[in-house]
Amino acid sequence: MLTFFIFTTFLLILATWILKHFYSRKKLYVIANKMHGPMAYPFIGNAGLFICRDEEILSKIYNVIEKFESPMRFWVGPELALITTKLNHIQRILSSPKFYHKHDLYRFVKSYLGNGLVSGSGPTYKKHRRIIQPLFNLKYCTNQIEIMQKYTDVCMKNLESYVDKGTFDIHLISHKCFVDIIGETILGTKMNIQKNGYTKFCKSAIDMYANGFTRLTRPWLHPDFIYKFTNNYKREKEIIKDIKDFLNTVIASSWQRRSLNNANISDVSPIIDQIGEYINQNPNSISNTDFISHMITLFAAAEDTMTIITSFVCLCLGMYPEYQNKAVEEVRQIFGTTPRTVTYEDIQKLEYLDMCIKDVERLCPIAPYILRQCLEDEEINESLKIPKGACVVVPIFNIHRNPELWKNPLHFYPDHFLPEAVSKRHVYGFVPFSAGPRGCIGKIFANVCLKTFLANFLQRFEVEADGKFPDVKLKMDISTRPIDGYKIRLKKRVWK
Ligand code: HEM
Repeated sequence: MLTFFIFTTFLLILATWILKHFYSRKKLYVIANKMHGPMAYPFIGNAGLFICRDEEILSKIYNVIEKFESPMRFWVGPELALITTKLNHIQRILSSPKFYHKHDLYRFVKSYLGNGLVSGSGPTYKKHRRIIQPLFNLKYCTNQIEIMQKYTDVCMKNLESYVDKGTFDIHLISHKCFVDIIGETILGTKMNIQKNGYTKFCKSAIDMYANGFTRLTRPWLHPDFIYKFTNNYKREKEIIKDIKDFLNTVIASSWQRRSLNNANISDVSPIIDQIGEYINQNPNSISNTDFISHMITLFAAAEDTMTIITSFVCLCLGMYPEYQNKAVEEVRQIFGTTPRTVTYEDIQKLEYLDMCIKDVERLCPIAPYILRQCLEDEEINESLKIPKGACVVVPIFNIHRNPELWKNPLHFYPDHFLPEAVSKRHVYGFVPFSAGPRGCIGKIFANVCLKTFLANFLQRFEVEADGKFPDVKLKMDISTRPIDGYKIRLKKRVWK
């Protein structure tokens, strides 16, 4: 009798909990039911789509979004994701402070990047963004050209050994160059990776992406009580330790440098010194833990993105010699035929190269899908009502391939960025740096650095690559990458 009573009570409590749970989510179900989307199964929703190899995830997501009318819904287990490719929706979402909260899935990178700007949210994030964003101003970025040129020179020397030596992956060489540049300009440290090879810190910073992404894409690794027994967790602990050890040393050197310099820090000093000095003058503004998180975030956000885009530009110029010739002609007009260092005046004149970089940023957006958490009900318009608790997906990858916006959507085609084409296009049709209050803070820095590297590259080398862009198979981890690397061949540039 007692057993029956306990059992019935248990069932009643369970039923009440389930009913309450569903009732509190009623709005989600009502809205989702009115939207287009693939058939959802009990418990898993549409998560079955992700049962595939990691390399296939990007194309699966792209295809499912192309298949349904926008805005559409997608269930990942109990999580509702609303996806829209409509540019007026994208503009409202990206520019609204209501959508500045990163989705809970970012917690898997948060374990490495802490409250850094990429993974942080909430009032502390807002306060820190207001401090850090202005540091990456035009004056600071242009003042770093000398350092960028110094490490680019080393890289160009290294690349000379690949001339007429057949196919190689340029990412392996360019990555070290960007690590050196970011090491000195942001971390205030001469890492000299190009000369001495990767350090433990660099290897861990590289592994951080793969390890974080592995957990993100394997739902059974999400619960902490399972994850803690895996090798991924063990590696995560090692990575975090290596990063912290190195950054603590680097922060200590920054303190020392500033005390020796009598805090003679200016707005062109390494970012670490500028933030350190800010903390010195405003105690309690940024904790030491958050300082470390900001430094690893800036390092990781800068070196990986710039290496990927540069390597893709080299690959595309190799695949499309007609556009390489145009870019080279511009370089010849600005620099002449004897290689020389780059200045900010040169960078401003490199208009065609700018179009080439932009079309690569279109084809290979670093963040193919951006996820935001909606913290309160929001009506974008009649066709898109976003309930509190839903996840909003901005599908940059699909927008950047929409044939209504792009004449040659699947090919590298720099003319997409001719002024008359740009003036006819919706501004939110091209958002490689995202936009609004959570947009990239390193846009100017990236632009200056990429052009410095590529202008040097084109002054010295002719690049070749097989195939055309639709042949490049792309995958997504934390960023967008080619499955088979960036395979190119180099010849010495001979000016006619
Ligand atoms: C071509 C190079 C780059 C591209 C395409 C790029 C792209 C992006 C994108 C799409 C986001 C938004 C990510 C999201 O909302 O999930 C972002 C955020 C960010 N980027 Fe970049 N980025 C580049 C270079 C850089 C550089 C050089 C730095 C640092 C110097 C940097 C620092 C950041 C930071 C700190 C954020 C987080 C901003 C926030 O949420 O407040 N990025 N970037």
